[in-house]
Amino acid sequence: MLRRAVPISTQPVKHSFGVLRPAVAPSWTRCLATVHPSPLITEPPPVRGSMPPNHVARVGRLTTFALPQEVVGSQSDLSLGQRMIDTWRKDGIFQIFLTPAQGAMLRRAFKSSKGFFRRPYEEKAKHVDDRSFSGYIASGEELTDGVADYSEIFTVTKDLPPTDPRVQAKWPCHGPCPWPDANYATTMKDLMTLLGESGEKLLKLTALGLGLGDPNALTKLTEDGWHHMRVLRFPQVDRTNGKGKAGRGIGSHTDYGLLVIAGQDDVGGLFIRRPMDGEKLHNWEKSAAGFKENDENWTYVPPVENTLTVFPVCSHILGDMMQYLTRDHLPSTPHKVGLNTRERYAFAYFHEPNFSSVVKPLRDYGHEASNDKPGIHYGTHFTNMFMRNYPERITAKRVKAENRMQILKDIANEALGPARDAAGASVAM
Ligand SMILES: O=C(O)CCC(=O)C(=O)O
Ligand SMILES: [Fe+2]
Repeated sequence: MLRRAVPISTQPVKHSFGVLRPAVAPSWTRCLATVHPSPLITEPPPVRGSMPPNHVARVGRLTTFALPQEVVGSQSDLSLGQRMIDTWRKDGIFQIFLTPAQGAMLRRAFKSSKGFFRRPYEEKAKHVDDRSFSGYIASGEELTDGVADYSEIFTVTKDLPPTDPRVQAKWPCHGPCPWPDANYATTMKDLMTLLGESGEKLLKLTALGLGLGDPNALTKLTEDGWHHMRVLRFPQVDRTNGKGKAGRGIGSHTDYGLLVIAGQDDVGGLFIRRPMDGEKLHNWEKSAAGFKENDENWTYVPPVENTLTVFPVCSHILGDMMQYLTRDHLPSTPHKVGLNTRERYAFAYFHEPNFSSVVKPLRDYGHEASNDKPGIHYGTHFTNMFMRNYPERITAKRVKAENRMQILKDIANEALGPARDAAGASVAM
């Protein structure tokens, strides 16, 4: 089987500082080279960095795909889509090679990110907005499962001027992005555009791989999508401010939308949980935050270098809406971040449905949506998650002070139509 060509190694190991367990089993390396030559699956590049200390996990060796220039619905698109689905169902994650343009862009973005995070706290802290959740999040400000994360973040959501009708109508989460400077803004927006192109291709391949026939069956959801990105920095494990839990960068969680495209530097810190029997999380109904954070069934995602362009490749995981849409066929991937012996920089780009869209489960993965579930108003799910993660942020306080959740309820009710009282539309407050 093709998808067994690049397995995740199965042996849990306890790591000590700076030691990386060899992740490649020689037997399947041979198998990859001799049995499955394919222009779309390439031998993975060498791993870099080392696993964060005091974490127990398998070391992943991820399947690596190269995306075509364009997805047109050809036989090779179909077979790539099927292999992607197989890999997600087995591993919960895969990698794609960056295009040279993405590689160059990512390198510029890492430089900008470092430049911003190295500024004094007082200066960074000015870049917040009380209408959108865009902007600076200090280390220790974000909560996952009620515990402070050590991640330091600049969040980018849709950058909307005050004149936008949704901002005027006080839709929660809608407002400008408080950029630190024009150069940073251009760099991050350009990066999002490039990652978004991959997101659209991946959704088209996913639609084909699910057997939907029409490559555009899923991209209909992402017209004017609520794509957003987190620019992340993690402190060195012994240089934290003491607000969180030792060694924990971000607690275990799932992300909210369709796809997560993540890029990391050469330090290492990301862990994912492979789909496992009996672990069907429904984060839109009951929080998946903190799920099995401390057990041993995690897979470390080592940074790898793109052998063609000498840049890191991006890893891809699934969000809550993809799980809901596919009736658990493609479960949202739980993941967490550990702190390492060096500070770490990363990007997490979220390819999302339109804020106002109602996501409905696919009927047997066929075109038509089923009527047995009311659907989820994506903007409600997103807002609920951000209200939970940043209860003390000025944005959350303004949402409460101006009762913007009622505005959201009205928007969701209109989008959901007759099914509006169903649980999927509920606004948690
Ligand atoms: O740091 C990473 O690699 C992933 C971060 C993450 O999970 C997130 O921002 O939601
Ligand atoms: Fe995440």
